[in-house]
Amino acid sequence: MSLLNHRLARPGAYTVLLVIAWFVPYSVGSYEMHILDTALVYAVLAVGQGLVMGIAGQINLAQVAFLGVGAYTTAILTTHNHLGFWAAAVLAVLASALIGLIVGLPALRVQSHYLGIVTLGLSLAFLNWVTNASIAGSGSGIPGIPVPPLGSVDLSSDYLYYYLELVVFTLGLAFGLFVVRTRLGRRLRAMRDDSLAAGSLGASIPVLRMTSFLLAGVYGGVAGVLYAGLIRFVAPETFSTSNMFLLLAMVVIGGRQSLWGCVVGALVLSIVQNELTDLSTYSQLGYGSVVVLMVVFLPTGLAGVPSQLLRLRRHSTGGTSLTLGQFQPYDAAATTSAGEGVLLDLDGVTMRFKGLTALDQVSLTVHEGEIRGIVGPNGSGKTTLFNVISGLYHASGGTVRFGGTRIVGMRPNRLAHLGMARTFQNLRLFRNLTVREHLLTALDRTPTRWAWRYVLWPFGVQHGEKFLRAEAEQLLDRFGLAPFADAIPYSLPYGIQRRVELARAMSAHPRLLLLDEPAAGLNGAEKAQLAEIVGSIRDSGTTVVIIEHDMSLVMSLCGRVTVLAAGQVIADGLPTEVAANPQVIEAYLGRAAQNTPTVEDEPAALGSEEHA
Ligand SMILES: Nc1ncnc2c1ncn2[C@@H]1O[C@H](COP(=O)(O)OP(=O)(O)OP(=O)(O)O)[C@@H](O)[C@H]1O
Repeated sequence: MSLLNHRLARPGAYTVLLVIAWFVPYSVGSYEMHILDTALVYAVLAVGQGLVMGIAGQINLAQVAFLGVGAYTTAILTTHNHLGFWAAAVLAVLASALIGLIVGLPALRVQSHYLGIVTLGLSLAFLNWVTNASIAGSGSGIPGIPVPPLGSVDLSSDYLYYYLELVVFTLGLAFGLFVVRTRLGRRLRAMRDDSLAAGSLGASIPVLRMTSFLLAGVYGGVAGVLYAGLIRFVAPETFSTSNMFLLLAMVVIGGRQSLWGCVVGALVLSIVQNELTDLSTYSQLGYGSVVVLMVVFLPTGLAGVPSQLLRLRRHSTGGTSLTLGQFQPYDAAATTSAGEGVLLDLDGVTMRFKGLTALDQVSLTVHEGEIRGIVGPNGSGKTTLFNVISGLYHASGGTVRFGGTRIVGMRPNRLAHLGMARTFQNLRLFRNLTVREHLLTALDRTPTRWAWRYVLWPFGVQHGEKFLRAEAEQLLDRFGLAPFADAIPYSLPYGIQRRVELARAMSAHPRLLLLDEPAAGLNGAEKAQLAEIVGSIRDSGTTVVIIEHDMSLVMSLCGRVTVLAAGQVIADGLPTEVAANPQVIEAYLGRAAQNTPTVEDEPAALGSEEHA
């Protein structure tokens, strides 16, 4: 299919779906219509749950409570305060958004099942309140919610109400898909897959977590308003934990990482639920079993079936045999000579982990345009040093300056914005992002709080997306990754994964690049390519600090080498000087090394020892 056809296929499919949805009321009876109306409420709710749980990876068991906040606020404001329906609706959505933020606060401290327990607790607190508070009807609920007024359209008709819901649902889904497919969604997905790596690329994790709960609150509030306008009566049972688990079942069965999956799950299960009302005891058991089976055998839900089938087909036809392209060297920067100015300065840095001193008074100066090697035996503190520099660890003592700014205590995302990038010893790629999406995520340099632009200026977001995509294509070409642009990196050979991580780190044109054992797991040819790439990166004006066990690579690439042993700097100088240093030889080889005869032999000797 041509590119043009691809571009047209999606809007075409959406239009067909919309036309079908538009004509549904013409072919169903009033009972079915009411069920469909309820299903659409759940579909809106499920999009919110998909965003917070599937896209952002935050376990949220309070989504049905957000629905309740929206519905109860509408009910209270219209019946007690006699506010107009739409004014009450706006306040209801705001109230639900606020509750979303409050429920999201624990996500700043806890994650995974702990977060699930906390959000469930908050949801139960809401249920308890509506069951007991007199303003909420003290358990018997609030009847008499007025019919939403809409000119001459009579929204007491389930048929006409359906069209109101369809419009709201379509806008809600379109906005959700827009979020998922642009910079905010990529950051949320990157956070879900690896929050530490996402933070190192400049994303503010706390802001992202709160944004995801805010979105969940807004969708919950909108669904609540629709529910109040449809049923015109609210009671606690609708917002019970069993309904929360029904919503979870919808999202898991449909496919939580796909908003379309969440919608399909919500529509199908709402309809099935109504068919099984006489068997409610068994239906709960049925949903539970299906959810368990899905989690075990099809974790991506129904939405993941097409890609699973595609993968199986590729597998059966022998897969693709694409090869990594040639790296296209950077243009040399005007000023790249080492020693022009200090870029990174560590003074007496100490890092203690309870009883263990991993870094002991480490002082180190890296100049602009340098390639500095950091070597040392296993456990000597090299990665800890990188973690301190890049803000993952807060040093117990000493000072780190980057470009003259004191950076101790700064978060990784702030350091990324200052021009620092890194790779990780054990690759930290995003499990569900394509190679292109990795680069797009890293290319995004906007502060995370700019997410408000999605509401106030979505066209600006869309416009910026074009530039990001053009830059990503250039990077894919430069690093020879274009043939794998749409692949998930973990499905690719290790050497390509390493290249993806390097390209991701270079996406932001950093001033300082920290490479943690970039040659680990590479074959000889790949190591030679790596040396060429790192050399070109330095020539482009980026300063490089590289931790490496392959001494021949260190000797050929680095202008200076710093040697760590037991957390202390034991040598610092030209590669040949360091290799001849008796303390270094002792640290690497122990007593046996004392017999090492000549300086010329050292690099090879050190290298071969490390590879053993
Ligand atoms: N988060 C942590 N908590 C406790 N101890 C840690 C932590 N991180 C590192 N250490 C300890 O600090 C010491 C230095 O570890 P580090 O990973 O920095 O060494 P390394 O030189 O990078 O080793 P390798 O070459 O094997 O990667 C080790 O004893 C390690 O167990």
